[in-house]
Amino acid sequence: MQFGDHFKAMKPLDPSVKSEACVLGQKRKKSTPKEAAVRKCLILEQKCSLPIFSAREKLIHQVNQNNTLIVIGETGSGKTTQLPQFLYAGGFCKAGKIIGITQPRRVAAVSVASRVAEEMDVEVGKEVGFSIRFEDATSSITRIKYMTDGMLLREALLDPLLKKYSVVIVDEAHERTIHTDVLFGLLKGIQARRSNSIEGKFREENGAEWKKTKRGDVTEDSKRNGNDQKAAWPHNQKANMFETSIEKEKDHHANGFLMEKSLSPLKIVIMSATLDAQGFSDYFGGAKVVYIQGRQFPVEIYYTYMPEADYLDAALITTLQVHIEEDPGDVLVFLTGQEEIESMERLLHDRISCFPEGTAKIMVVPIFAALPSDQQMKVFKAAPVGTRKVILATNIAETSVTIPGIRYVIDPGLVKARMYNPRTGVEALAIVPISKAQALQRSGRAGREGPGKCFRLYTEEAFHKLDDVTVPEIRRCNLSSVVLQLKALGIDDVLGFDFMDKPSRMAIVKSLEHLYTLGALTDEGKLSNPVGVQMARLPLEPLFAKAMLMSVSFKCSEEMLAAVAMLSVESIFFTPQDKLKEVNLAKLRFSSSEGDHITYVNVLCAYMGELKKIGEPQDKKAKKSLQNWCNIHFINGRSLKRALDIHRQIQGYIQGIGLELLSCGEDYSSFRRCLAASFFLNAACKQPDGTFRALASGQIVSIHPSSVMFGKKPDCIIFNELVHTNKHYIRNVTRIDPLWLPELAPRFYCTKDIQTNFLPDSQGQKPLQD
Ligand SMILES: Nc1ncnc2c1ncn2[C@@H]1O[C@H](COP(=O)(O)OP(=O)(O)OP(=O)(O)O)[C@@H](O)[C@H]1O
Repeated sequence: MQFGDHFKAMKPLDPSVKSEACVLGQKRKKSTPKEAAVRKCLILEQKCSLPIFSAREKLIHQVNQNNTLIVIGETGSGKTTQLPQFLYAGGFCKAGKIIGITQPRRVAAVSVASRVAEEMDVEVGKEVGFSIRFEDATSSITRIKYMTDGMLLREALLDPLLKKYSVVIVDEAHERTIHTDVLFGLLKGIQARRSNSIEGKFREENGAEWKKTKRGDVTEDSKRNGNDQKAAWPHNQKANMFETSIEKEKDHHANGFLMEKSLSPLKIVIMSATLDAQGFSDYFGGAKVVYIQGRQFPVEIYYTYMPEADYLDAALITTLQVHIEEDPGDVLVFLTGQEEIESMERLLHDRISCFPEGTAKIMVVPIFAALPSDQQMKVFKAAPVGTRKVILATNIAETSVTIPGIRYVIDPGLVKARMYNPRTGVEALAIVPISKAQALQRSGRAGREGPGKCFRLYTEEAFHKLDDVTVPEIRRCNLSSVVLQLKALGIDDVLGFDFMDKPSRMAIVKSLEHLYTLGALTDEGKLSNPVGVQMARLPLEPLFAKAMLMSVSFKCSEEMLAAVAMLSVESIFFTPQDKLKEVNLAKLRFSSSEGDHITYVNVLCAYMGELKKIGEPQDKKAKKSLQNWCNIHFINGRSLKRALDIHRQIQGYIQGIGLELLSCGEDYSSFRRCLAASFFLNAACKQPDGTFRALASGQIVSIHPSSVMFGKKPDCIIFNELVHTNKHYIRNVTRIDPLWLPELAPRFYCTKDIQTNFLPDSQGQKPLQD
């Protein structure tokens, strides 16, 4: 495609809703008292102009009247920022209760909390706060709390009735993340339990109202002292709720009854712009649905006439054309992952450097999940006057966030999604088309402060062929992590859990088997103690959590901690295509002939060494010298910063559960043995043609070119990631001795099979499963 052609090849679609244009919401900056007063007025004016504003009283009334409410309103109508404030003003935080709002993503939780704090004229962490994995900005006076859905699930481990909360708002419910889906079932249960279950009220001396239930059984007034009392925890999960929760309810009466303070009912609000209202209402027992009419500003939608062969090239050219031809306003480009974003960032910088003198400047800002929070927040900073900000984002900027200044959205219509095949037990990342609901959310990022435009890099016909809504993550992911959490919540009958969309029986059974193999479950299918309990406490995938626990007995927990932190981020090295030789030379300094895991440990150690030299706090000069060090070694400084962050956090958790941090020193064989013992399900053996066969699934895989093992031919390896592109690639690979497998995972491998398969002339076609 030639520069200049692309834009004209697009067909505008009439915006369906029109409204007055106005420019609001100037960027936040340190201001004089006068400026602050003006900004306050602007914010107030902006709040009052939101479509939700006129529905304020009605919404408070509806939440009062209904225990569950479904709220649907256009993107940008004010749901996320305003409804919690209405409920706060409407008395839902009396007696110290909290309004919790869940978001599928960290960045939304942090940025919306900051906006609402500004609107309420308070500091973040005071009346308005947020809680995300590895970061908590709340205090005893926090009443409006934004958090990721995963964090609320973790809170339920410690507070099974979510007693602090008067209202839980599940925002962006259409996203159907795995955590959101579990929350639906959990909240329903908590609501029922808080509303109906408890009888036998009596007053304690201090005047507090108490109710009593026999742990795990139905209670009836007439059987206060009886043995057959039950709590109304639905779906047969009541008993274990208390038996296996990591931290049990504190208030136990002498006669063995669990005492619960009288609780107000839990209000649940489900919110989205694009939701199957009927389906949700049915699931929540005929819950009332309210619609917020109107949107703030129109967004013009453009489609291409023809399908684009290369969406990255199309995105690059459209960005440049918007810059050259369109009015001022920032641009948001949706891409599928960190690598794509970083390569586009470089391409854009190359192109910008060729701009003729006098062309307006572009400031490129990336945002993706693996970026440290402080760097993610950079997208919210205004560009200097006369400069256009171009944000390169994954779908983490798709919902909830308002990025000030965005007027143009470029949407190639693709997303990187996790896909799980329960038959083979293999989970892989694949780039797939988005749903119509996602396309709508993406276009909704423009038109929040004024009219906007969205350029969809696909045809209108292709748009109509998209699925209406995204397939719930729970139907396409490995469920081990969720099943472990449900078990930790005392919900043992996972197959009977009240999922909105039930995952396949096979997927649940596979994950139960997986957790059992990892030692997290007992023969009876209950959470094992201490292994299962400790695994559930670590905020890691079960496989990594188990690896961490095992590394203590292999005396290599320091190395495993470093490896797990590094495996939590993407793209440790960056590889400019014109500098391949230099990159390979630089990598030599860290690379281990044994594989990527030890290489990562070496990189993190070297980075920590550099940090130590520089010392903290770092000034500008120190930061620059660290960046130079990263550049010289072709190391992605952003990824390393995040890895270090995660390293510190996990270290805290490990110490919290009393595990020792031990180093294996220079001899990495115990570390490799620990990797084999932990990731034996991801073992692969060499085939005569040089490819590898994954032993558990029988799938043929190739080592990814980014691995230090690429081009090498070890007999047996373990790997951590499978990526589908034109081939099945494995990444994060380490060489192991095949005989370690039957030794370290005897329930899964037998020595005879391994010996047969590893004879030098073996064809190795047979899966090695017992
Ligand atoms: N950080 C911000 N800076 C400037 N304006 C903002 C900011 N956050 C929100 N707004 C304004 O408030 C409006 C409402 O935002 P809000 O997130 O509450 O809408 P929403 O209905 O929840 O949208 P969505 O469904 O897209 O999440 C935005 O359209 C924008 O005008």
